Amino acid sequence: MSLNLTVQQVFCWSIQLTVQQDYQALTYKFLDILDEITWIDNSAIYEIYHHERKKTGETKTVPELLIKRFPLDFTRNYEEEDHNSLFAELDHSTDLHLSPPDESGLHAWAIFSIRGSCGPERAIHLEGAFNRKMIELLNNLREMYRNLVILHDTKERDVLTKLPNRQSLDARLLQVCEHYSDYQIIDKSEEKSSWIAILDIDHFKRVNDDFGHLYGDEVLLIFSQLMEKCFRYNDFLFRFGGEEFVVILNLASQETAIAAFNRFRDVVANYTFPNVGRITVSVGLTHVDGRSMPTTQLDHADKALYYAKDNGRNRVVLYEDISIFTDDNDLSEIELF
Ligand SMILES: Nc1nc2c(ncn2[C@@H]2O[C@H](COP(=O)(O)OP(=O)(O)OP(=O)(O)O)[C@@H](O)[C@H]2O)c(=O)[nH]1
Repeated sequence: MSLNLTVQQVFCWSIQLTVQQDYQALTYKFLDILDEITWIDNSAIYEIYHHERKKTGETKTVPELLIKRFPLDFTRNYEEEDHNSLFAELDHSTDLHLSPPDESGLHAWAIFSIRGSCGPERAIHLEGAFNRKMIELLNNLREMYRNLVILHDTKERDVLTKLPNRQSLDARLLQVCEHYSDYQIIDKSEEKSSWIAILDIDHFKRVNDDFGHLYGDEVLLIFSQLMEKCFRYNDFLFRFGGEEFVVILNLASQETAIAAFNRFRDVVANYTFPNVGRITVSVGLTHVDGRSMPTTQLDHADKALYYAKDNGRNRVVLYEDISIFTDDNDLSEIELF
């Protein structure tokens, strides 16, 4: 099979990739381009997270791979999906893996790694029948995509924690709200839906004042790692700014959502941070729906957070609970001290 590509086509792809506004759009476009190439039968892109996790009944933490296929569909339950078999045996010191060649020298699959950005490692998995020239071309395409991923990660992720930043939250929340504008939740306490929460470390100023900014930064970094361990595969985590983080929790009833945030609150309260010792976190959350603006929902989560701060901190408050008893205007007047 010939490559069958013109210089003009390759230029056209390069332009299509460079005009994309964010990582999501870039990756959708890259998959479209791979789809256009007739000698590729299947293509998929994965994000690979290297975790240290303590398994039930074990005392030591073990390295674990968490693999998410792009695009992450938050309305599906991925717990049973297992991509580990594809990646577990790979040698992580090289960026190109090929299946053994058949008798005519063709490879049935190739995996190209994307490393070096402040985000997670990515992998492009392709199936077809690839000769040496095709692999060379795909490698060049990978390089082009990789450089753009690095640029987008720098713009869309927080430098310290590597979590998606405020800008990424706005785009993601809009996407989740749009989903619920087509799919109305009738009973939010029973049905599985999405919840948005703002998590704010209590008295964080004291950490900086007593131990210095470097230890303050370390607390923020460990806090973000605890979030990654505690929340599920299809939840979205962000650093909102300063000592504030946001979680969009998906596929959860009201009771499950509150329990999940209380579990995280407990994990934080029981963790001994190096030098600093114990800290606590307050959480304000609200239901995500398709009828109000994303900014209104963030505002509701913020009001619930203020309520938590005003009522002793180290607690989880649901906006819908307090708005029943309190006039919205009163909530905007809650003082932090
Ligand atoms: N080390 C560090 N500190 C930060 C960062 N961003 C914000 N801060 C600090 O976070 C602190 C936030 O303090 P406040 O907003 O007064 O809140 P707080 O002390 O956490 O009190 P409550 O939220 O009311 O419990 C300030 O001292 C900021 O300087 C950061 O990236 N690194």
